[in-house]
Amino acid sequence: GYQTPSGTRKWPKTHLTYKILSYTPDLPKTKVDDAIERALMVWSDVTPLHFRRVYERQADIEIKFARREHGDGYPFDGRGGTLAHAFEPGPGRGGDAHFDDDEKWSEINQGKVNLFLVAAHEFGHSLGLAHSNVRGALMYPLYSYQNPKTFRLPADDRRRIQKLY
Ligand SMILES: CNC(=O)[C@@H](NC(=O)[C@H](CC(C)C)CN(O)C=O)C(C)(C)C
Ligand SMILES: [Ca+2]
Ligand SMILES: [Zn+2]
Ligand SMILES: [Zn+2]
Repeated sequence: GYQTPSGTRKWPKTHLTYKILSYTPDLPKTKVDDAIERALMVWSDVTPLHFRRVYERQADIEIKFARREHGDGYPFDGRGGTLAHAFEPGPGRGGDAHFDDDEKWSEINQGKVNLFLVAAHEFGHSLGLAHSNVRGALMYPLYSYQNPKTFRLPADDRRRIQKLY
């Protein structure tokens, strides 16, 4: 099945582009745009990386919401289970992040899945990070809700992304 990134590939450049290909019906588009932008900032705040949104051309990081089989051979599994996945740095689908649209995506709500937190985790993979075994790390393989307003990048994640870039 889908292999989470090994954490050895990185982008050979610091200016990266991203493109939002599709949206979820669960949130206003502006809230999705904002959550994605803030999730990228989690990483650009602590590295020399810069993210620029593009609308027409192909981007390094292409973002979409999709259900079940969606063209990459790693189908999603309905509500619950896997929430999203992302590909490690590289051409084509490298860096891309896909979100399972059978989840109930939300902003500030315990019972649903917080898009900002999940996107921040996925973009860690998009940049080349593998999972962390530190409970509480953003790159820990299990989702756990926390108030996104008070989110701060845990030390383990910061250390590892700064080691990479
Ligand atoms: C609630 N469901 C979970 O906690 C599931 N975990 C995820 O969906 C990971 C993403 C979270 C950590 C945002 C998948 N992943 O690693 C993507 O890069 C399972 C642990 C059930 C697989
Ligand atoms: Ca799912
Ligand atoms: Zn996919
Ligand atoms: Zn992951």
